Amino acid sequence: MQFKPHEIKGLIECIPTKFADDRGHFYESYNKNLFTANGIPHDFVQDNYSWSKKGVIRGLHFQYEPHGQGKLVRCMTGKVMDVVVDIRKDSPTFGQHAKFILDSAIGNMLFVPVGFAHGFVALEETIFVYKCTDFWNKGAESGILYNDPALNIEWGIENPIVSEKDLILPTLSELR
Ligand SMILES: Cc1cn([C@H]2C[C@H](O)[C@@H](COP(=O)(O)OP(=O)(O)O[C@H]3O[C@@H](C)C(=O)[C@@H](O)[C@H]3O)O2)c(=O)[nH]c1=O
Repeated sequence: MQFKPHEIKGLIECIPTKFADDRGHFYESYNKNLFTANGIPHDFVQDNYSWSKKGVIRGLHFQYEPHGQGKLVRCMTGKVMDVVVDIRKDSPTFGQHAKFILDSAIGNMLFVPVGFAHGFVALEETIFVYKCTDFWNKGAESGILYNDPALNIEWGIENPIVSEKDLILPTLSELR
Protein backbone atom coordinates (compact mmCIF):
# COMPACT_ATOMS: atom_id res chain seq x y z
CA MET A 1 0.00 0.00 0.00
CA GLN A 2 1.31 3.41 -0.96
CA PHE A 3 0.22 6.31 1.26
CA LYS A 4 0.26 9.74 -0.42
CA PRO A 5 -0.37 12.73 1.88
CA HIS A 6 -2.04 15.62 0.03
CA GLU A 7 -0.90 19.23 0.30
CA ILE A 8 -4.09 19.91 2.27
CA LYS A 9 -3.04 18.51 5.63
CA GLY A 10 -4.82 15.38 6.78
CA LEU A 11 -5.96 14.08 3.39
CA ILE A 12 -4.18 10.83 2.50
CA GLU A 13 -4.63 8.86 -0.70
CA CYS A 14 -3.98 5.13 -0.28
CA ILE A 15 -3.05 3.09 -3.33
CA PRO A 16 -3.01 -0.68 -2.83
CA THR A 17 -0.42 -3.09 -4.09
CA LYS A 18 -2.21 -5.82 -6.00
CA PHE A 19 -1.13 -9.45 -6.12
CA ALA A 20 -2.23 -10.84 -9.46
CA ASP A 21 -2.30 -14.46 -10.56
CA ASP A 22 -4.25 -16.65 -12.97
CA ARG A 23 -7.37 -16.37 -10.83
CA GLY A 24 -7.49 -12.59 -10.67
CA HIS A 25 -5.94 -10.40 -8.02
CA PHE A 26 -5.84 -9.74 -4.29
CA TYR A 27 -5.12 -6.78 -2.06
CA GLU A 28 -5.71 -5.75 1.52
CA SER A 29 -8.30 -2.98 1.50
CA TYR A 30 -7.71 -2.21 5.19
CA ASN A 31 -5.10 -3.30 7.71
CA LYS A 32 -5.21 -1.51 11.06
CA ASN A 33 -1.50 -1.84 11.81
CA LEU A 34 -0.45 -0.58 8.40
CA PHE A 35 -2.90 2.32 8.34
CA THR A 36 -2.01 3.32 11.90
CA ALA A 37 1.69 3.36 11.01
CA ASN A 38 0.93 5.60 8.02
CA GLY A 39 -1.04 8.38 9.68
CA ILE A 40 -4.53 6.87 9.87
CA PRO A 41 -4.65 5.68 13.51
CA HIS A 42 -8.39 5.47 13.81
CA ASP A 43 -10.97 3.05 15.07
CA PHE A 44 -13.61 2.71 12.40
CA VAL A 45 -17.06 1.95 13.82
CA GLN A 46 -19.40 2.01 10.83
CA ASP A 47 -19.17 0.78 7.23
CA ASN A 48 -21.41 2.33 4.56
CA TYR A 49 -22.41 1.26 1.07
CA SER A 50 -24.14 3.29 -1.63
CA TRP A 51 -24.97 2.54 -5.24
CA SER A 52 -25.22 5.48 -7.61
CA LYS A 53 -26.19 5.90 -11.20
CA LYS A 54 -23.81 7.71 -13.52
CA GLY A 55 -24.25 11.46 -13.04
CA VAL A 56 -25.29 11.34 -9.38
CA ILE A 57 -23.78 13.89 -6.99
CA ARG A 58 -23.94 13.08 -3.26
CA GLY A 59 -22.74 15.76 -0.86
CA LEU A 60 -21.16 17.83 0.34
CA HIS A 61 -21.75 16.31 3.78
CA PHE A 62 -20.34 16.47 7.29
CA GLN A 63 -21.52 16.01 10.87
CA TYR A 64 -21.13 18.63 13.58
CA GLU A 65 -18.95 17.94 16.62
CA PRO A 66 -18.91 15.94 18.77
CA HIS A 67 -20.14 13.61 16.02
CA GLY A 68 -17.56 14.42 13.32
CA GLN A 69 -16.71 11.49 11.07
CA GLY A 70 -13.38 10.61 9.51
CA LYS A 71 -14.02 8.54 6.38
CA LEU A 72 -11.95 6.04 4.43
CA VAL A 73 -13.68 6.05 1.04
CA ARG A 74 -13.32 3.97 -2.13
CA CYS A 75 -15.21 2.52 -5.09
CA MET A 76 -16.04 -1.16 -5.10
CA THR A 77 -17.27 -0.90 -8.70
CA GLY A 78 -17.18 2.07 -11.04
CA LYS A 79 -15.42 5.38 -10.63
CA VAL A 80 -16.08 8.74 -8.97
CA MET A 81 -14.57 12.16 -8.71
CA ASP A 82 -14.38 12.61 -4.96
CA VAL A 83 -14.49 16.17 -3.63
CA VAL A 84 -13.54 17.37 -0.17
CA VAL A 85 -13.71 20.87 1.30
CA ASP A 86 -11.60 21.93 4.26
CA ILE A 87 -13.99 23.44 6.83
CA ARG A 88 -11.57 23.41 9.80
CA LYS A 89 -11.90 26.98 11.09
CA ASP A 90 -8.27 27.21 12.20
CA SER A 91 -6.87 25.68 9.01
CA PRO A 92 -4.65 27.67 6.61
CA THR A 93 -6.51 25.90 3.79
CA PHE A 94 -10.01 26.65 5.13
CA GLY A 95 -12.51 26.82 2.25
CA GLN A 96 -10.20 25.13 -0.23
CA HIS A 97 -11.26 21.96 -1.96
CA ALA A 98 -9.43 18.97 -3.42
CA LYS A 99 -10.56 16.44 -6.01
CA PHE A 100 -9.51 12.82 -6.41
CA ILE A 101 -10.47 10.27 -9.03
CA LEU A 102 -11.27 7.09 -7.12
CA ASP A 103 -11.36 4.15 -9.49
CA SER A 104 -12.39 0.61 -8.60
CA ALA A 105 -10.00 -0.69 -11.28
CA ILE A 106 -7.12 0.83 -9.29
CA GLY A 107 -8.60 0.36 -5.83
CA ASN A 108 -7.32 3.71 -4.59
CA MET A 109 -8.88 5.09 -1.43
CA LEU A 110 -8.98 8.45 0.28
CA PHE A 111 -8.83 9.14 3.98
CA VAL A 112 -10.89 12.24 4.78
CA PRO A 113 -10.40 13.43 8.37
CA VAL A 114 -12.95 15.09 10.63
CA GLY A 115 -13.30 18.73 9.58
CA PHE A 116 -13.99 18.22 5.89
CA ALA A 117 -17.22 18.30 3.92
CA HIS A 118 -17.27 15.32 1.58
CA GLY A 119 -19.04 14.42 -1.65
CA PHE A 120 -18.61 12.81 -5.03
CA VAL A 121 -19.93 12.64 -8.56
CA ALA A 122 -20.38 9.17 -10.04
CA LEU A 123 -18.51 9.10 -13.35
CA GLU A 124 -19.97 5.64 -13.98
CA GLU A 125 -22.54 3.50 -12.23
CA THR A 126 -20.71 3.07 -8.92
CA ILE A 127 -20.81 1.16 -5.67
CA PHE A 128 -19.15 3.46 -3.15
CA VAL A 129 -18.06 2.05 0.21
CA TYR A 130 -16.51 3.73 3.22
CA LYS A 131 -15.48 3.21 6.78
CA CYS A 132 -16.38 5.89 9.36
CA THR A 133 -14.70 6.83 12.64
CA ASP A 134 -18.03 7.73 14.26
CA PHE A 135 -21.62 6.66 13.90
CA TRP A 136 -24.21 8.35 11.73
CA ASN A 137 -26.09 10.91 13.82
CA LYS A 138 -29.13 12.37 12.12
CA GLY A 139 -29.26 15.41 14.41
CA ALA A 140 -25.62 16.29 13.71
CA GLU A 141 -25.89 15.99 9.91
CA SER A 142 -25.13 19.05 7.83
CA GLY A 143 -23.59 19.96 4.52
CA ILE A 144 -22.70 22.58 1.95
CA LEU A 145 -24.38 23.17 -1.39
CA TYR A 146 -22.37 21.27 -4.02
CA ASN A 147 -22.48 24.22 -6.43
CA ASP A 148 -21.79 26.97 -3.88
CA PRO A 149 -20.35 29.69 -6.15
CA ALA A 150 -17.77 30.65 -3.50
CA LEU A 151 -16.27 27.16 -3.54
CA ASN A 152 -15.99 27.22 -7.34
CA ILE A 153 -15.89 23.43 -7.71
CA GLU A 154 -15.78 22.27 -11.32
CA TRP A 155 -17.86 19.08 -11.21
CA GLY A 156 -17.49 18.47 -14.94
CA ILE A 157 -21.14 17.54 -15.40
CA GLU A 158 -24.34 19.21 -16.53
CA ASN A 159 -27.69 18.30 -14.98
CA PRO A 160 -26.44 16.04 -12.19
CA ILE A 161 -28.89 13.88 -10.23
CA VAL A 162 -28.99 15.42 -6.73
CA SER A 163 -31.24 14.58 -3.77
CA GLU A 164 -33.86 17.11 -2.66
CA LYS A 165 -32.07 17.25 0.67
CA ASP A 166 -28.75 18.17 -0.96
CA LEU A 167 -30.31 20.84 -3.20
CA ILE A 168 -31.33 22.92 -0.17
CA LEU A 169 -28.05 22.72 1.73
CA PRO A 170 -26.57 26.08 2.78
CA THR A 171 -23.53 27.66 1.20
CA LEU A 172 -20.31 27.78 3.19
CA SER A 173 -20.84 31.43 4.11
CA GLU A 174 -24.40 30.75 5.22
CA LEU A 175 -23.01 28.06 7.53
CA ARG A 176 -20.58 30.45 9.19
C1 LIG B 1 -25.44 8.53 5.96
C2 LIG B 1 -26.51 7.56 6.48
C3 LIG B 1 -27.78 7.57 5.97
N1 LIG B 1 -28.70 6.72 6.42
C4 LIG B 1 -30.06 6.75 5.84
C5 LIG B 1 -30.75 8.11 5.92
C6 LIG B 1 -31.54 8.18 4.64
O1 LIG B 1 -32.83 7.65 4.81
C7 LIG B 1 -30.78 7.31 3.66
C8 LIG B 1 -29.99 8.07 2.63
O2 LIG B 1 -29.18 9.01 3.32
P1 LIG B 1 -28.41 10.17 2.55
O3 LIG B 1 -29.29 10.73 1.49
O4 LIG B 1 -27.86 11.11 3.56
O5 LIG B 1 -27.22 9.34 1.87
P2 LIG B 1 -25.93 9.92 1.13
O6 LIG B 1 -26.30 11.17 0.40
O7 LIG B 1 -25.29 8.84 0.39
O8 LIG B 1 -25.04 10.35 2.39
C9 LIG B 1 -23.65 10.12 2.38
O9 LIG B 1 -23.06 10.99 1.42
C10 LIG B 1 -21.64 10.91 1.34
C11 LIG B 1 -21.19 11.93 0.33
C12 LIG B 1 -20.98 11.01 2.65
O10 LIG B 1 -19.92 11.61 2.82
C13 LIG B 1 -21.60 10.24 3.76
O11 LIG B 1 -21.05 10.59 5.01
C14 LIG B 1 -23.10 10.38 3.78
O12 LIG B 1 -23.44 11.69 4.22
O13 LIG B 1 -29.92 6.48 4.44
C15 LIG B 1 -28.42 5.81 7.41
O14 LIG B 1 -29.30 5.00 7.83
N2 LIG B 1 -27.15 5.77 7.92
C16 LIG B 1 -26.18 6.61 7.48
O15 LIG B 1 -25.01 6.53 7.97
